[in-house]
Amino acid sequence: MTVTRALQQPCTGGGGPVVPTTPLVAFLERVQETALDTFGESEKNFDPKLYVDFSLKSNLSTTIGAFDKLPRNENGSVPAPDLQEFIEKWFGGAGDDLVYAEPVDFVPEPEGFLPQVVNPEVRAWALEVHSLWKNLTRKVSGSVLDRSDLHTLLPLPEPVVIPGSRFREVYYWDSYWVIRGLLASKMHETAKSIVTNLISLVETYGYVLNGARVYYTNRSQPPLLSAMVHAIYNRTGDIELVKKALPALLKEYQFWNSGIHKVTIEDGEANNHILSRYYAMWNKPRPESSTIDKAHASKFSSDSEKEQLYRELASSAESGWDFSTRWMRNISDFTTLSTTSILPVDLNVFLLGMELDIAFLTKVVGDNATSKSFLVASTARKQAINTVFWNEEKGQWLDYWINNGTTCEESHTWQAWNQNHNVYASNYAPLWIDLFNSDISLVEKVRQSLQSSGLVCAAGIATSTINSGEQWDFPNGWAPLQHMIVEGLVRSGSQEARSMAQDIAVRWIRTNYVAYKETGAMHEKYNVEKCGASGGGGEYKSQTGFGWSNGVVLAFLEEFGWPKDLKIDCQ
Ligand SMILES: OC[C@H]1O[C@H](O[C@H]2O[C@H](CO)[C@@H](O)[C@H](O)[C@H]2O)[C@H](O)[C@@H](O)[C@@H]1O
Repeated sequence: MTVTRALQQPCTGGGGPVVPTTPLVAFLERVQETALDTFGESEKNFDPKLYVDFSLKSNLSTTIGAFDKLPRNENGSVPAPDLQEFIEKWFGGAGDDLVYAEPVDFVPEPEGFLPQVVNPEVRAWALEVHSLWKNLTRKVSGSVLDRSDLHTLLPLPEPVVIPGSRFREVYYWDSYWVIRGLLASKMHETAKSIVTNLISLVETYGYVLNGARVYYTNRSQPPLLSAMVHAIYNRTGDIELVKKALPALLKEYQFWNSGIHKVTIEDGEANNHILSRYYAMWNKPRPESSTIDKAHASKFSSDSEKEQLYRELASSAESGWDFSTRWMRNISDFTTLSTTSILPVDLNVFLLGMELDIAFLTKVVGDNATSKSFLVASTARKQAINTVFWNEEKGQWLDYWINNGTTCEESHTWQAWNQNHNVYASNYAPLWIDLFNSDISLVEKVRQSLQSSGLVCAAGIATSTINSGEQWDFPNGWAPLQHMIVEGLVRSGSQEARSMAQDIAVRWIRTNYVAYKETGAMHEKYNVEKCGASGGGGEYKSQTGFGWSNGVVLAFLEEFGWPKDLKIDCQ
């Protein structure tokens, strides 16, 4: 057993910085609460995010004045017809301020599109998925640029690709897999415009926001901007894009490796290891889910307990895994979310990737000194990942608890049980990075561990082995998790690993295809227990569209193709 000590404060999620909200968001949260009181919540038909996505038709004080004059019932609700009329009169529809934009580089069948997909049924479907980019490409309307004070949507310079349905704005980590799909679709200009927008967010805020809304300014999401730039450069050789991106990448690197995100762990040999964690700059209900968060916090009586839960909720959203038992001290009690007390394997894998990408990209522009320093940083992080996360017995990398929840000391002694032994797809994320997947004996050990983990199911890789009812748990499978693991296995160059990767990709493509044929849509997540079934659970209805699912299907078809005689239906 290695002994390590965590040296970072604050040790719980209650403390820390807060990015102030805006009066517009605060007002729309009031409308959201009144709408819940008025319309009620039937079978998740009430979506709190709808209300914070409205735009104003008149200035804020006039709108608030009209809202305050609405007749009220004793419980604070408004007669339903009055509220409905108020909404129609005073608000622009959610999503109206992000208008359809024909992508400049879309053609119905691009030259060289998925040459290895020869089965006619699969090829026809791949072209349909490709055509979905037209439905998902948007640009910010002129009214957002002219009167940003009336909108929660943030102005962005270029067109974006949105995930779809209730997700009417660009999202950070989704964009990586959207871009991988756009590259398969030969839509290089659209891919670059997404990156340009994300760079503009770093220039304004110092980090890429969770999504391009005012209410997402208090947190980021899994950091994959450098991976996007690297992927586009590999295909296009566009050195100007690299030059434009590098200052933003260096700034973003600082964000994740300083202040509240940075944690130093000292091991038994007195070596320091620097790793990062998710830590949102927010301690109130998430505006897009305010009514839900308040209901969860109502079990606590003190403000500080509520604030701590709110920070953990927002930090879980920063992780992209909102929500999962991964972040709960007690997997049967949602209110024990403690994301800020965990060093996550995948976040540190993304940061290792960022270090390697920056080392590569700075070399491309001739900055050898910076390139060398990032290679040094990557060696240190690889060492930290091995020391803190690797579990030899399980053949997996395990998330690490930096605070056991019983004390709030400046430092504490590491115990073996501070590694989280539950099985999550993220335990295999290091495979995605060449520093790990180039070690063939390691890959074989990890491959066998994955095979017997319980995660590999009929229709893909499950998020975890725990069926909690949360969306980032069993039996849901998510496109980004399939892709990272499959691509990592492929990159290893091992024949066994490639064949396992292909088997997972085929199952995933089939489930996406069959669900598409049955429902006419691509889904945000799938139920990996049953081929053709979409996913569920969590705080909102499962969504369709869907950016990263489309991207991963196209990327898989590009890698593996689809032979003429291979059946596409569920087997
Ligand atoms: O509205 C609730 C939450 O919704 C988002 O999270 C989910 O959708 C995102 C877009 O596809 C995806 O990036 C994330 O992994 C999903 O869990 C949003 O990102 C959250 O911040 C938000 O609270």
